[in-house]
Amino acid sequence: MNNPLKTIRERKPLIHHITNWVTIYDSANMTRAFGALPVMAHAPEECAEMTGISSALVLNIGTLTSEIIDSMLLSAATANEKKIPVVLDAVGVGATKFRDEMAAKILNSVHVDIIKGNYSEIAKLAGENAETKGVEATTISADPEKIAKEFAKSSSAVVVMTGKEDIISDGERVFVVRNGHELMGSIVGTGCMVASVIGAFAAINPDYCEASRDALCYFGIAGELAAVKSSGPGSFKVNLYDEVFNLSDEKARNMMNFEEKQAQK
Ligand SMILES: Nc1ncnc2c1ncn2[C@@H]1O[C@H](COP(=O)(O)OP(=O)(O)OP(=O)(O)O)[C@@H](O)[C@H]1O
Ligand SMILES: Cc1ncsc1CCO
Repeated sequence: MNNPLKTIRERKPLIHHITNWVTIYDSANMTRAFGALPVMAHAPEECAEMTGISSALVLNIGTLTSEIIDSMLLSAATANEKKIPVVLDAVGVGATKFRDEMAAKILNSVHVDIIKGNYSEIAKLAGENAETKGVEATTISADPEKIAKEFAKSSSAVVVMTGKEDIISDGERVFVVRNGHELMGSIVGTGCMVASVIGAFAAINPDYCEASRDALCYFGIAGELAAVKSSGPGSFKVNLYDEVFNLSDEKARNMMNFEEKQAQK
């Protein structure tokens, strides 16, 4: 898709989030800064109805409870029925048994279009031996590109692994995105924001692999531009919103830094 940001700003897709209480505000504002519209609705009494009027569903298991899982399943079932893209942010998978089991329950009960997490979250979800330190990634021993590609194939989803380099695969294509700045790892919530941004790009581009790649590039570019103006995490966070708000497709096109890896059968 040629001008994804312009398209988001024109269409203003509604992005329904069922997410965590730590970064809920960041996810809402980052969605808005990109030009999409956020809504957070968790109650089982209304969540499916809200999904039904949305253009993407973002599920984030950061502060999980059993009731929230029920709502996620209800909403995702509606999204599947109406062909609305579902993004799962596997926050903290690899830290506790409950998270591992609940993430597996979601993946076994409904179709998730885009599975997103940091390296250790995705490695654990893909069946590798990996641990997550709370919500923070730890080093994994397996090859992340191989994990992303194989897990994408076995789950019929686009898999997104975030970190210094982001890896995106649909089981055939593998993209490595090198946009971004280390300050993005110094504030809580950039990972959750990425899930919202992916939701916004997937809402307007049915090629979810390309949409995820573009989301990671654009968000990373805003991070690079914000870092130049910042003296630490506080100013960086403020500048990040401003750079997203002031971003254009033209500016982003000149700064996109990604590689498509050769498909290996
Ligand atoms: N060292 C780095 N260099 C460049 N970009 C980075 C770096 N660390 C993180 N990022 C970017 O920050 C965003 C969030 O990725 P990260 O892997 O830190 O998420 P996370 O661990 O899920 O975050 P959180 O749990 O705090 O929300 C991604 O867009 C990623 O590309
Ligand atoms: C710190 C934290 N704990 C649960 S969710 C969350 C937000 C970042 O993923």
